[in-house]
Amino acid sequence: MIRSYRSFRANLASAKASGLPYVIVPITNYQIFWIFTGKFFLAVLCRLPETWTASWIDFLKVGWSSRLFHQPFKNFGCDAFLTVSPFSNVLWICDAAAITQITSRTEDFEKPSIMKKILDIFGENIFTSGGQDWKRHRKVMSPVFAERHNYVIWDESIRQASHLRRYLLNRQKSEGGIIDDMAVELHRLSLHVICRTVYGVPLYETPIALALSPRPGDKTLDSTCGLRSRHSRNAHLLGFGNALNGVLDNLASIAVCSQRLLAISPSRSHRFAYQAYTEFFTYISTITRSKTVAVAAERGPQEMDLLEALTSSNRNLTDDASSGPSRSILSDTEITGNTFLLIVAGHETTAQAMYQLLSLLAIHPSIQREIQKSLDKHRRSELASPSGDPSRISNSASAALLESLRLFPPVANLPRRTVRPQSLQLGDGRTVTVPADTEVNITIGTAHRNSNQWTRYELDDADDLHGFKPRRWMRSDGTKDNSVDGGNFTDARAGEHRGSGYRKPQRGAFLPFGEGVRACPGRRFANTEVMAVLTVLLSEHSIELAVPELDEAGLKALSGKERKTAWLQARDRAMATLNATKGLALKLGTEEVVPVKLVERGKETIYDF
Ligand code: HEM
Repeated sequence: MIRSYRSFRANLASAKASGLPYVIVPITNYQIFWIFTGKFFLAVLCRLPETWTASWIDFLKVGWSSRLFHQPFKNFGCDAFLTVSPFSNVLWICDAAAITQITSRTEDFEKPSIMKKILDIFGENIFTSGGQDWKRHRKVMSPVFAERHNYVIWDESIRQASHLRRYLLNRQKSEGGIIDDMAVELHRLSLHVICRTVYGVPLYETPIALALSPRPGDKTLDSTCGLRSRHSRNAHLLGFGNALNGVLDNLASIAVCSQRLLAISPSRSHRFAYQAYTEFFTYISTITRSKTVAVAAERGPQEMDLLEALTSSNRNLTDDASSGPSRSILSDTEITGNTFLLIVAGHETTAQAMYQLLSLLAIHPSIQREIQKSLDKHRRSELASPSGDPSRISNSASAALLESLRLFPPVANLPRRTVRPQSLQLGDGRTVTVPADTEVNITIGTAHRNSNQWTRYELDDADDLHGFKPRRWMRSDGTKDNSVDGGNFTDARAGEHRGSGYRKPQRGAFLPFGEGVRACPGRRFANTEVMAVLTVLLSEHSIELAVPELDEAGLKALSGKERKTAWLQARDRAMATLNATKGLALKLGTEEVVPVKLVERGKETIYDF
């Protein structure tokens, strides 16, 4: 108690000295204790009189920045503020100038250790390492994200999207026409694509078969996986897909509890987590070993999976830092760690981006039609074999994806932490000092809707930063704009937007893929997958918002005015659903999702009112 009080006094003193506005809260969201029990305590705190809690309770809620956007910052009169508690101070920031400093000063603003714990379970990797180690990982990983591997991603995405389309159309026929779990289906698709492209292992031929949340004790083997017999001599109780899903669903407990504890825990789900972890580890270590042989056979880059590309790059590059005989830069465990990281970093983010974009297109049929026309134009040429830059496929589709990522960034916050006090210059010219041991949270969604930084991109008086306006990324006459300032699209690693002529916000104002040297290297991967899925789903069909009143029977009974009202109400509901979405829960199917249906092109029932 006394220690907590002393620590609170010290945190408060450093907050006062920082020059930043601050608010006192009872706990920080980063406490392990809070991560596991926060829901319960929050419910208790919410019962306290509002006058006691109004100034701080929101900041304890997961994802507050994606709900309240810029409002709290406006209230503080500053695009950065601190929450002060006995445990630590947290900096919340959406100031573009300061964000750029934070993302470029990687040693001053480190990644927090909790992320390392969760994402290191199969070995250290590019995401969790820092300093010289990160440079080693980066050196080997960079070729994996090269353009030449686009074909594998494209082919698998087209294949999976074609399965998904067939499956959805069949389901619509038998289940009365509404798809109310598009997010779950896209998560499955994305997991299939990433598994096939990273490990060369097809999970299942169709998404129908994959149970995303296997029950503890589930002994069903993936009959179509084929991995067991080909790659592993060990007996497995779980198939590759179920082991992977078991790990993904139990990441937090695997990271936090020791494996011995999980193995003997009385909880069935803990024992299942242990089983999934050990089996998946055996699978990927075996595959990794087998790839060294495959690489020796010198497959062309267009057929290589990413693990083959990784082992090949690890063999061909040598460790400059080593004074002895040349040796591989990454150990087998690090290779395994990196492949698992690709799965974690790449599938949910991309699935969420797809779900949000498709939902927005259902809500905005005229924009969808524009995209369909532009996809039609390119279909025969670039679409057959992508040139490596999928954003060239369709300007309007790329602009829609950018706008969708602006409104709903799949990664809501970038977490960092300070070890020593750090000075930052805010956009308004003020210099502030972030105290030592501060948890830093870059609120991406807020930066994307911060009117201080985006006003010059508004298209007209009616436009606002909460609306879906892909055209804000193009010049108002619809042509490309190459005279824009250097924004983060020109990031040397992201590359694909260099010179492509989309409007570029100032640095730090648009960062769905992060910014600076630690920005996402999988951006091209995600773009390719999204474009492939759009191409397949929207080529012969349109995606429509499902409005029961406007189905075939309902249409006849309604007057024009009533139709319009029903559609506008459904559109508002759908937008509210998207705004309320809490990322990860989508995969579990526990969140409300936007209901849609696939309708043959030319037979759409929704009109633009
Ligand atoms: C729409 C999809 C995606 C989004 C929104 C996204 C977002 C991000 C963000 C914001 C970061 C930076 C995190 C930080 O600075 O703390 C990041 C890093 C990373 N992403 Fe992605 N990502 C996506 C897809 C992918 C894919 C498909 C892959 C791989 C196949 C991938 C691999 C990585 C890796 C390896 C890093 C770590 C880079 C480093 O620390 O040097 N991402 N991603």
